Amino acid sequence: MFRSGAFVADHVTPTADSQVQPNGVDLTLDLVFEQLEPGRIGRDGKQIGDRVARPLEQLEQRDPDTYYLPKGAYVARYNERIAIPEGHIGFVYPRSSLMRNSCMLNTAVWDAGYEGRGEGLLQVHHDVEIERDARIAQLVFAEANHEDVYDGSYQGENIE
Ligand SMILES: O=c1ccn([C@H]2C[C@H](O)[C@@H](COP(=O)(O)OP(=O)(O)OP(=O)(O)O)O2)c(=O)[nH]1
Repeated sequence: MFRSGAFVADHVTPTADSQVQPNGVDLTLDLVFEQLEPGRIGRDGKQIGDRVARPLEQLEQRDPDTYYLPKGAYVARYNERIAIPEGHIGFVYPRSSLMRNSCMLNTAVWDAGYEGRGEGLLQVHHDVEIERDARIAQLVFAEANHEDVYDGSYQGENIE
């Protein structure tokens, strides 16, 4: 069973009322990164390729808190700290307005026990403007059986 947006909101910090949806909580955009170097996925272990934070628009006539993203693939970091409670699994979907603008967020499984500010693959198939802190995704929780909880290398990522 999928949980209500109000339940999800109890595990997402901070959460404004405007982010709480019937079936989940909207996540907002913090930073956009561009990968510079190849990564590596091994039989044991992995390496994330070097990346650089994409600059926010500097030109005077444009809003300084807006990303102007040309067609390409980026890594987007969310603002919210997410804690996946035991007995649950998380899934992130793109906000439909993002998808309707020819952009997509590709995401992986959010494990029970994970806590952090995670990331998603932002695919831009047509140039787009996205304001920093705009809502770009929605997190939903489903009830799930598991034996262990997440204890991998991304535990506690991007939080002070
Ligand atoms: O789109 C997603 C999906 C998951 N996560 C977070 C939550 C998840 O629990 C954690 C680790 O994901 P996964 O287990 O898929 O990563 P891995 O590559 O297998 O790393 P590890 O070996 O540390 O488990 O990353 C994200 O930030 N973005």
